[in-house]
Amino acid sequence: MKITIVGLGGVGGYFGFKLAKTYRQSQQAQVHFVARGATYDLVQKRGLELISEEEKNSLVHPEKLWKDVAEVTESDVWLLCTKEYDLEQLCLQLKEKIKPQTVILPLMNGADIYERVRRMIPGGIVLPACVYVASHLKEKGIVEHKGNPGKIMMGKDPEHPEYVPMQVLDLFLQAGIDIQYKENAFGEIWTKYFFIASFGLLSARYNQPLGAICADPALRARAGAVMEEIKAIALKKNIDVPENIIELTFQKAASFPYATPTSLQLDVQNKKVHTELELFSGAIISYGRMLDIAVPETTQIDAEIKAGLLN
Ligand SMILES: NC(=O)C1=CN([C@@H]2O[C@H](COP(=O)(O)OP(=O)(O)OC[C@H]3O[C@@H](n4cnc5c(N)ncnc54)[C@H](OP(=O)(O)O)[C@@H]3O)[C@@H](O)[C@H]2O)C=CC1
Ligand SMILES: CC(C)(CO)C(=O)C(=O)O
Repeated sequence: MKITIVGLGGVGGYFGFKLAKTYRQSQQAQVHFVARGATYDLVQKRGLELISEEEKNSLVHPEKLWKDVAEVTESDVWLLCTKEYDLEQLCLQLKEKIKPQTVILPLMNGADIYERVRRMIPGGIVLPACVYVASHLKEKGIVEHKGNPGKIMMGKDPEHPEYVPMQVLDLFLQAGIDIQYKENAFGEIWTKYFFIASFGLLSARYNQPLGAICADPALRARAGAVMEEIKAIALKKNIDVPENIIELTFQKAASFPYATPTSLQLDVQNKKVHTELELFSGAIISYGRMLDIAVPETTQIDAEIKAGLLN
């Protein structure tokens, strides 16, 4: 089985490292990467480095590194590990490569990544998924992971209920990756969304890690208010989330090391030209508009973050 990981950042670097290390020179799977620009040059030269308490030997040399998705000759499984603002361009390129049995597994944040991919790629099998891992680029080609082991939850493609991804599941499990399969992953995806949209926005607005948001009553109240708005949206969309989702989300945030930043916070703090605000406040505001639900707290925080980005 050929697995291709697109995006050698926090997520692609962490999970890709484990897959590449496990299946190096193996008959079972070939693990390839697509990395661009300086990341390609550095990883080609030095290898991919993962700094994590989980790995003794922190360097792996990918069996094959491609410069561009267009160059990839063949792949059975594609892991999409880019930010949302690169997804559309990636899907445009990928579309040409997808056969009916090709599997696409997006490892990204956002409540509607499955729909976004499907809008661009009608073929193949797209597995809805969400991911928990605190791993970020220390510098290009060097990924730093902290805290709990990374975890993936994936489900069936609603368009291909006959396909059960057992082979993919086994390959990940054998690589020591905590991955769970659930027929319907959308409840899990929304559960993650409650967490990352609220804590992502608050952490980006105040440049504070997860622990500080939990500990500060004012920030905690704002995070709770964003979650109430997401809850109203989820209920109207008939998404199956637990009744006490807000309480569970605060418990989840508290289970991360105090100083864990979010990926949105790091991008906003670094004044990146692009951020994933569109996935978080952007999506909540447009769901609110579509479903006639007021989302004043999210709208206000979105404006505050954007004002900060302009300064
Ligand atoms: N980091 C984390 O802890 C977590 C992140 N997430 C989510 O996972 C997703 C990925 O995040 P993260 O890994 O942090 O993002 P990063 O920004 O760290 O990495 C994304 C990488 O993708 C590369 N890339 C984008 N398009 C292409 C392309 N067409 N070909 C090759 N490489 C490409 C970028 O390259 P370049 O450097 O050139 O831009 C970058 O290196 C996001 O949706 C994020 O919200 C979810 C859970 C945890
Ligand atoms: C909070 C965290 C690290 C949890 O997985 C995350 O999802 C992100 O920063 O995007």
